[in-house]
Amino acid sequence: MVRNWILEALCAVVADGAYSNLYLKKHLREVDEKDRALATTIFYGTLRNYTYCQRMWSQYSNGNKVHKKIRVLLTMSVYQLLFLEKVPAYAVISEAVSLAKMIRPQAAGFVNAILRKVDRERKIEFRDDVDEIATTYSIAPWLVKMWIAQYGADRALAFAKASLDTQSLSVRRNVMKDKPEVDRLQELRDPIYQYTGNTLEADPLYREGVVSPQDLGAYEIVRVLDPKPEEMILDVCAAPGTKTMAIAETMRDRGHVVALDLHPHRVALIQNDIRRLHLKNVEARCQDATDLSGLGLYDRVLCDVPCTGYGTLSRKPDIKLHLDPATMDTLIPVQAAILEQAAAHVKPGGVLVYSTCTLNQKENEKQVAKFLKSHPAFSLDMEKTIEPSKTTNGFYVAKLKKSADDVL
Ligand SMILES: C[S@@+](CC[C@H](N)C(=O)[O-])C[C@H]1O[C@@H](n2cnc3c(N)ncnc32)[C@H](O)[C@@H]1O
Repeated sequence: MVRNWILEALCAVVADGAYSNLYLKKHLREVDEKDRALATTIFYGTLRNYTYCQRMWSQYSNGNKVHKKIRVLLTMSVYQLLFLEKVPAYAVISEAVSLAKMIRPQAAGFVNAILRKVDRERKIEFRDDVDEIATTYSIAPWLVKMWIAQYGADRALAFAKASLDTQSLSVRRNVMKDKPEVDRLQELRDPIYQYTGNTLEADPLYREGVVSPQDLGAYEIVRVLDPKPEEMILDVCAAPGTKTMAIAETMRDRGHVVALDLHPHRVALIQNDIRRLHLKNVEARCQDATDLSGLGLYDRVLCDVPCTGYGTLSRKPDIKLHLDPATMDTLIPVQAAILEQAAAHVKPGGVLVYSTCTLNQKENEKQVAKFLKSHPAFSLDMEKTIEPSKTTNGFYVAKLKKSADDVL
């Protein structure tokens, strides 16, 4: 029964902290092929709208203590009642009651009554504007307030809305391949385009290294870095390697790219892609970027630091479930230490690019401004926020240039 599978999948993410994308990658094959699209829609839709759906039913629970699996069941059932037009309400409620009977028979009547009430009323009384945005888009109120303070009310609302988008998948055409089957793709001037196939990983074009998944905004960061063939490039936080591979292809497998990451299992992901793409100019190594002593000097250094990921909420909706300001407090000093170390390996006249996939000026503009204040050899060439939308995650990128006459 597909809804039982969805319930187990949601419990794994909500209660056990599994990553939504990794869970689906591993377990979606357990679902009948004909039900996979529906299972994915309910799984991601519930995660993206979790707070909203939970608030919708819990306002009628009269303070009753509700078993944790029944809570998830109610939340996913409310998602279906409110967002899935093709599934009739009676079917959603009767499936939920059947599941409740299996999990906790004494809760079946409660589940039935609550879902009927939600289906009739379909409304929430909001306390104020922040509560309305936070609840409607399932974002923590502190993050909504922070976005309003940093970016203004209109952009904060746009960021929150974008967190509910279902994003299309884009791919990067390998500019080095000139096989007949890619002639059509080469007619497209831009190497990045929307993927229209079913499963990218099963696509021969992917397996043969002709195309690779790449977010539009992530590719924009590679354009800002602007690597040239024959150059020496350092990518200090590189895994899984999507930008590294775009850099190496742009360089037409010439020059040299050193790709580092802290975690061995993530370095293995970079190595897998080096093999799939048959690249010779990339070397992947496990190294902590807060200590880069012993490395030489590079023409361009990319610092794509670990961050809070607030620009990726629609693709990784589980981040919404665990939003905690303490996360940024831990990450900000690590980002500063990585930037400091990376800067020491930029040649005089070279380029340093700092990027994140988050929407938080403390990790972005302020981090770069603080760095520039204490590093007079660097100047800001450009910085921009790439706003999240149906076609891209949100990113921040800053390009810094090192003075050519910096004393070594
Ligand atoms: C934003 S992700 C990088 C994404 C990658 N550049 C890409 O485009 O595919 C940040 C990466 O930093 C790595 N990381 C975290 N702390 C690190 C450290 N101290 N040194 C090096 N890498 C680190 C994480 O393992 C993660 O893979």
